[in-house]
Amino acid sequence: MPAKLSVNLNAVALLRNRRDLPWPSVTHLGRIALAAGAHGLTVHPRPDERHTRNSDLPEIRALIDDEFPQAEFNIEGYPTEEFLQLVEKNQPEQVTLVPDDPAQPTSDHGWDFRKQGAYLAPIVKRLKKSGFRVSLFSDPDAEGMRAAADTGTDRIELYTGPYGGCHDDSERARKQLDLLQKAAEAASAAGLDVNAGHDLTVANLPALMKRVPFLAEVSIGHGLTADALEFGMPETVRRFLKACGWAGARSQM
Ligand SMILES: CC(=O)[C@@H](O)[C@H](O)COP(=O)(O)O
Ligand SMILES: NCC(=O)COP(=O)(O)O
Repeated sequence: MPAKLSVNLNAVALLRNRRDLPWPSVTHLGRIALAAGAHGLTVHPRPDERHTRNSDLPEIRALIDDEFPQAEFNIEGYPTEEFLQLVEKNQPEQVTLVPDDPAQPTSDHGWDFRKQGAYLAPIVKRLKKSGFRVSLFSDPDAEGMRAAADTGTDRIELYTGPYGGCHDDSERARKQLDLLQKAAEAASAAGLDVNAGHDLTVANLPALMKRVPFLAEVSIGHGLTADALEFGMPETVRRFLKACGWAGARSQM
């Protein structure tokens, strides 16, 4: 089965936050994405709420529960106590822990599992006890995957930012794909399922899918929102599903 597509709504929220007005509606754009066949919605709330606001989360939870019960809600973020309580309040299907500092403009690296595994293990345990699938944001470092599995996580999410940054350089992109493939294979050998995300596009997804055909999920926001401005959200979701390998216009949930 091709990778499932989770649409990250942070960029829609960023646009909404330019004015003290409720549009574009984050929840409604999420509804359009799910109606077009996306498998889930992702948000990455940050402490300053510059992207999704904490108040968006119950609305997205209700949207999925009421209208798209087979879809998944993925909440990403740095595991402060405040974040963990936000997650527990909004009951996502998946939590992705990301080592981003509040001052960082965006996520730009994964966890160092050998150094931070002992810190992560009790957090992973707490989240799994509440019934959430846990995924840990990860650099494409094959050597670190055994230590990642030792945290008790279900999945890792491969950070694909450096791959996305090679859009104009196919030789560098090939080297990044080598790293991503090796890390994904090592994670899988360690018993982990593998997600991927950051700066994925219709153009760069097919080569990634070819190298890592067992990817479970991709979460995509920036490139997908840029395309939605050009093609509209439903057509954009269909284009990304096709790039993931889903035949025809719609995915099967
Ligand atoms: C973990 C990850 O790569 C995404 O959540 C990303 O951080 C979203 O980025 P923005 O919030 O900067 O759109
Ligand atoms: N987990 C990655 C994600 O949700 C989206 O990142 P981007 O496509 O906005 O770079």
